[in-house]
Amino acid sequence: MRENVLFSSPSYKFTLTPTHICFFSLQTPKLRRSRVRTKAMEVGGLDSKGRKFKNAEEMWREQAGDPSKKCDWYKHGVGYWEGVEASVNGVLGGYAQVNEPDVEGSEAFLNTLLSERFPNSDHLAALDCGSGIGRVTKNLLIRYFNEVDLLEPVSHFLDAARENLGHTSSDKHKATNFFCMPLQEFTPDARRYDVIWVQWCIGHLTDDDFVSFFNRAKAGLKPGGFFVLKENIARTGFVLDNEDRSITRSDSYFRELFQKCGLHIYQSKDQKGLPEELFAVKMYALTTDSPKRVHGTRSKVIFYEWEMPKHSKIHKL
Ligand SMILES: C[S@@+](CC[C@H](N)C(=O)[O-])C[C@H]1O[C@@H](n2cnc3c(N)ncnc32)[C@H](O)[C@@H]1O
Repeated sequence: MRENVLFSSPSYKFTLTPTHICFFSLQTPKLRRSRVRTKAMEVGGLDSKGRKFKNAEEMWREQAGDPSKKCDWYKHGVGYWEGVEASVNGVLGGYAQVNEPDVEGSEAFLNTLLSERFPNSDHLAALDCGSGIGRVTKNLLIRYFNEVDLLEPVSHFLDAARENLGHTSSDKHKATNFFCMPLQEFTPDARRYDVIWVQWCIGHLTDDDFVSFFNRAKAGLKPGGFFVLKENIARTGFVLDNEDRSITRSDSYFRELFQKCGLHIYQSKDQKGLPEELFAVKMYALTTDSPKRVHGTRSKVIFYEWEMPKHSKIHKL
């Protein structure tokens, strides 16, 4: 029987047969009229073994609900990446072909933002968070920023980044600092960065650490500075990856967290051209000041109820 891919990450693919459509939309005229809003974090989620969670709170309580569980959560997250080869293929979970469309999409997004926010700046600095082997810095950031700092908890990735960037750096465009530490422990120097780039790593942070990281990092932005968050997006609720201890959040889940951080979406854009079996990917430009206008499409409030069929299959790619 033909299978529909419901979710997939570089490590997992969730497939359902056509008869097992598992989202039940509650967008009936009656509910729309009564404007019942479900908070994104109250929506149920799944893990990569097919287990259902009633809501994010239940999942977080179980995964990181006390100091020892939280310590395990982060230890397993970094431990997973310590076993991965320091290459583009490695950091992209076996999807090296994603590199090109990813960089093109990011460049188009960044170009507009820089010309709007910093039309006349002659010295720009960026921080590449969860930088891995320096793929984003090497292919994009180093061409636009005079200084780029990299932050990465896995030492063999950071060593590879140092080596990869040695060849690309010049007097005017260089990788300056290499911080070997995780985001949840990092506090940037005050007003150092024009852009803080956070790509494909924030899923490793618990909600609490997500909020406290962005709150600390805000002080690291120069006036007019902004964050770019580029991430996988779940259709609804969240998907927990039991193997690398990360979660994929929905767009509305992210929006709730941004609100908790006191951040505003200045622009957002969907990444195009990725293999269709992968999660959707979105870029958000986030500012501390309220935007005069918001670009991109507003996401709809989703009224989904989770129903996971018993016979659905989950298998590794
Ligand atoms: C999918 S890779 C992406 C790397 C890079 N951002 C890129 O796009 O090429 C995920 C990265 O997140 C890093 N990571 C894992 N846990 C982290 C944490 N707590 N804080 C910061 N980075 C983390 C991993 O070591 C790995 O380099």
